[in-house]
Amino acid sequence: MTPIQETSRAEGARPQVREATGVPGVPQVLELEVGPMAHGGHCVARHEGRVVFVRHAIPSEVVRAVVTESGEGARFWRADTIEVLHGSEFRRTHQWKLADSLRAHAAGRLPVGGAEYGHIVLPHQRRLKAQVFRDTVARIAGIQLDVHVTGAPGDDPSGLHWRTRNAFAVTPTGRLAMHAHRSTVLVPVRNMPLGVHGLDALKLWELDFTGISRVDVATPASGGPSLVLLTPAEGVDPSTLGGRMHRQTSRLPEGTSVALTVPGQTPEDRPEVHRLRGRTWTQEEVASARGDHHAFRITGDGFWQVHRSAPTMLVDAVLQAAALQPGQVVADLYAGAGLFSAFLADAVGPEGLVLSVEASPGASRDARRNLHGVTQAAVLNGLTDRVLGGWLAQPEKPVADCGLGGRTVDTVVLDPPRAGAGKSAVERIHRLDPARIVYVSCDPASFARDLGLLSGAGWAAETVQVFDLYPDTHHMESVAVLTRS
Ligand SMILES: C[S@@+](CC[C@H](N)C(=O)[O-])C[C@H]1O[C@@H](n2cnc3c(N)ncnc32)[C@H](O)[C@@H]1O
Repeated sequence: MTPIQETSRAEGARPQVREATGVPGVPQVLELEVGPMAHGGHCVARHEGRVVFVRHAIPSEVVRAVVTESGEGARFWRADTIEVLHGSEFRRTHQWKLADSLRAHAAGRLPVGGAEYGHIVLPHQRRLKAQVFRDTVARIAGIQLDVHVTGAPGDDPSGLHWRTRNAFAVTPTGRLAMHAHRSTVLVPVRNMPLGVHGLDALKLWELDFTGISRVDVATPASGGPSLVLLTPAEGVDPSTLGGRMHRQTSRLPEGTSVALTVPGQTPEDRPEVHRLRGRTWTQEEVASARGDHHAFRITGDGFWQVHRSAPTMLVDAVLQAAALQPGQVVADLYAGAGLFSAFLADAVGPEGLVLSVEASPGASRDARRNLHGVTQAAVLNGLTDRVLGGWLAQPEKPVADCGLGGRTVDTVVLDPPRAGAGKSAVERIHRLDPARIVYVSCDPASFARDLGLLSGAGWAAETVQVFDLYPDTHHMESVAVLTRS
């Protein structure tokens, strides 16, 4: 085992880290010269030839970092910065005490995850995200892209108060908590500074959630009633929770909805959402730069873009990227509750067709409601890959029967989850032979992999925009237009 220095601070503080050395209770501290930021929210450093992924640092800094994951044979170690010996000019005091690695470790606990860029001034967060995006695409796809990162208009320079969707864990004594990064350690919370102000107004930290394992909160950007969704802890009969949770949540501001997720009869059944007060869904309002406006219903914890400005920014970027003409056919893959589909339908008009493909039955139900009366939009519930396979095998099958109705697809819009679309779906999109692909991504690595596959099939990125829709975190969103090279 490599010799590692210990600081007196680490000795005294006894952080709750995983054992780095095999010596129980002895955290180990490295002095590291910090290299570039990598995808995933950590910088790359080296200790005696071994790669160490250091969180809460900034490239060019010299820090002391406590090892949080290691092993003699491990390819790399992970570490948290606990002291800055030579600080970057772009460092600031972390805006959220519980997520601040320096203060957390000094107090003998782990920082909560989810704000790992909070110690970096916002303009530099964006420069680092642009560098990570460029490096990731070059490394995985072998493609050089020149990108810069744009923030959302009106964002607070602190990077706080943007999340309309927040999830919390619950301590065994019923207090709201969050997990430390890559850890089962729960940190009780009394605020969530990344959340929109409406979240604070709920004062959820004052309630007793005994018997609940997870609390999901949707706080609509347009200011409508919030929905608090409670998931019972394992082994707790949901029917024993209703009365107590109803009483507890009576302290919430008037109009707040509360619902309980109830597991289905068999493990294959999807959980049901049971109303305790108010309704089981929230409503979001979105207006595009073109002047179109739509309202969306999202049931339970159904997917909705997290940043309060993300729906509008992404709709505008997708509409611009798709450059649709009236009468055209567009496939909106991974369509969720129909956010893009509604605006794409406006763009193609009544003679056009929007095929809104989504795997989650609940999201597809919402999409059907949200697109009700839009005759040029069809909601197809199913896995993208399978739906594409069906279109390719039987292009004449009626749209009402999940087919293409004999039409050809002019544009594919896809917005997959973090894992990306993958080889099979990408190959099928290529075989569908659209004139243009608009790829919306929340993960540079899976985007780079899919871009590499498409590039091998003759596609090239015409434009790529990167948006900072997750300030104070390492996440980013991109919208790329691909055409045949
Ligand atoms: C990033 S969200 C995008 C949703 C929508 N575009 C929006 O902006 O609101 C990804 C969506 O893909 C859905 N999904 C995940 N895997 C899928 C698959 N294999 N086929 C179709 N949809 C899938 C998820 O349920 C989720 O609604």
